[in-house]
Amino acid sequence: MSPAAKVKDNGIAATRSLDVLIVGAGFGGLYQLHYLRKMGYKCKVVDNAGELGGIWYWNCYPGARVDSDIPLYEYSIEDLYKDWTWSERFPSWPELRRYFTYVDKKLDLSKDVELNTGVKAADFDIKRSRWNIHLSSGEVVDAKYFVLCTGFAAKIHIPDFKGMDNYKGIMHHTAKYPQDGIDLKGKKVCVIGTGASGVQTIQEVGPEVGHLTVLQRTPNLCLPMNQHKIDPAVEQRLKKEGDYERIFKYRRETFSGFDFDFSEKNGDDDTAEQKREFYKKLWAGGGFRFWLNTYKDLLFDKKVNDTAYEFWAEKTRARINDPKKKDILAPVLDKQPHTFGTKRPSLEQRYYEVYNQNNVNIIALKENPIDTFTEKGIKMKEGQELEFDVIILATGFDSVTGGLVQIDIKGTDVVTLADKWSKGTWTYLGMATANFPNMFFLYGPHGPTAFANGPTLVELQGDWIIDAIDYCEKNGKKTIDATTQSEAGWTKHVAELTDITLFPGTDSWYMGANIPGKPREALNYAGGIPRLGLDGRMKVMFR
Ligand SMILES: Cc1cc2nc3c(=O)[nH]c(=O)nc-3n(C[C@H](O)[C@H](O)[C@H](O)COP(=O)(O)OP(=O)(O)OC[C@H]3O[C@@H](n4cnc5c(N)ncnc54)[C@H](O)[C@@H]3O)c2cc1C
Repeated sequence: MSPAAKVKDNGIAATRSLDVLIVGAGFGGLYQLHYLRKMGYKCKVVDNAGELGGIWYWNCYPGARVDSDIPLYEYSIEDLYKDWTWSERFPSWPELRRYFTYVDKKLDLSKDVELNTGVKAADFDIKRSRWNIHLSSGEVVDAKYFVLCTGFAAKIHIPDFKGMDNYKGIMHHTAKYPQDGIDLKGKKVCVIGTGASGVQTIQEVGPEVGHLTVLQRTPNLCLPMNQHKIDPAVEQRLKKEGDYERIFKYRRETFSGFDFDFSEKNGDDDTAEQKREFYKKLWAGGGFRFWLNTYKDLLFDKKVNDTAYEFWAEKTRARINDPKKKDILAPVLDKQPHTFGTKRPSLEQRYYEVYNQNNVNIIALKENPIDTFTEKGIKMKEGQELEFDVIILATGFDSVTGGLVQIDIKGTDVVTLADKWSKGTWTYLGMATANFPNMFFLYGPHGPTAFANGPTLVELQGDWIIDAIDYCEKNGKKTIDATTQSEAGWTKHVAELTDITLFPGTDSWYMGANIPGKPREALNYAGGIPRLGLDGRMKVMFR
C-alpha cells in the first residue's frame, strides 16, 4: 500500500513512508494507532511529550485531576476496562499516568510511538497526493494520511505581563510544571488565574505553603466534586452485571458524553420550591450534574440561569468567612461575573475553605491589576510590592485551535492553516477543513470538544476517521477532502446553534476571548454529541 520510501520532494528526502502519521499520544492518538494498526495500516504516533498520556504528561501541577467521574474517563475497550480499577471517583494525574502505562502494556503501543518528537510543519504534495511531515528531529516523513490528535490544550497562554523578565524567582505555567515537582513547604507562593488548573493548584498547595496569594481575574463558579474512594469489589460486580457496558453505550448518546443528560424539563415547568429541591439533588450528586444534568433551557434562558446562579452563590458564600473574600469569590446575583455555565465551572474539594486560612489571601485583578513584575515578585497598581519564592501561572491555553495552527501546515492551495483560520475557523464536522486533503483532527474546533467527556468524543470521532481512511483504501481513493460548501454549511450551523445560547454573552476561551486578537467565535459545537449524527455523514469529496 505504501509507496517506496525516500520520496524526493521540494528538495527534501523523506526517510520513511507511512500510511498514517498520527500526532499526539493521548487518548485520541493511541485509539487511532490501536485500531488502524489492527486493520493493517502502517502507522506511527509522534508526540513531543516524554511519556504517553497527552495532557496528563504535561499537566502534573499539584492537585491536577480529572473532572469526569469513573468509569467515564477511560477507554470503552473491554479488554482494558475488565482488569483496571481506579482508586478514586475523580482520579489524579499520577493515576492517569499509571493507566496509560497499563494501556500501553495491554495493547503494545509504545513500539509505534516516538516520544520527544514534535511535528513542526507539513505540506501536501498534490502530484503524489501525500503529506510531507517535518519532525523536530529534522526528519521528513512521507504519509498518505495526517491525523492530528493534538487535543485542545497543546498551546499554553501566558499574558504579556509587564516586566516578566525581571522576576528572578521560580516561575512555571501549570502545563509546564516540573515533572519532579517543586518543594513548596513554607514558601511564599503566588497563583495567577482561577480557571480549572488554578482552582486545583490553590486547594492543593494552600494548606502546605507558608503564604499563598491568589490573583483572580474572574471568579470560577466551582461545583462540589464529592470525591470518594472506589471499592474494587463493587466495580468488579458492576462489570460482571454489565453496568460498564451499558454506561459506555449510553455515554455515546448524551449531550456531553457522560452517563447523565439534561433534564426533559424547562426551568419554568417547576415552582421555586421544586427548583430548589431539584438543585439540591443535583448538587448532592456532585461532579458536573449541576451544570449538565439540569433544566434543558438553563444555557438558553437567562431567567432560569439566574435561579441556578442564586443557588450556587448562596451555597458557596456560606462557606467563606471573610465578607470581602466572599464578594470576590462568590458575588451575589446582581454582581455576577457571567451567566452560570457559560464558562467552564471547575470541580472543587476544599477550594473555598482554603480562603478561610490566615495564610491565604486573594486579590481581584479587575479592581487592582498587576502593574509590573519585579525582581522579587509583583507590584500591584494600588502600590503593594508583593514578594514570592514561586509564581505559578495558571493562565490557561490558546485553546482548541492554538495547537493546530502553531504547526506550519500547507494544503493544496499552499495557504497555511494559520492563514486560513486567521479571521475565523472553518471545518466540516469539526474533523476536516477544505483544501487539506487526507488530513483529519479530533477533539478540536467545531466538535463538542470542551463540552464533552474526552474519551467518549475521541472514540466517536476516532471511529469516523478510521472508517473514512478505511473507505478510501478499500475503494482506491487517492484523496478525501471536505468541500468548501460542506465546510461553509457546518461552520454556519456551529455559529447559529451557539448564537441561540447564552455562551456568546460571556468572554471565555469557549469563544476565543481569552487571547488578544483571536477571532471571537464559537470554537465548540453546542449541539452536543447526539446532534453530531456522525453515522451517514460521509458527505465528503473523494477524488
Ligand atoms: C488540565 C486539564 C484537565 C482536563 N480534565 C478533563 C476532564 O476532567 N475531563 C475531560 O473529559 N477532559 C478533560 N480535559 C480535556 C482533555 O484534553 C481530554 O480529556 C483528553 O486528554 C483529550 O485527549 P487527546 O488525545 O485528544 O489530547 P491530549 O490529551 O491533549 O494529547 C495531545 C497530545 O498531542 C501532543 N502534541 C500537540 N501538538 C504536537 C505537535 N505539534 N507535535 C507533537 N506532539 C504534539 C501533545 O504533546 C499531547 O501529548 C482536560 C484538559 C486539561 C488541559
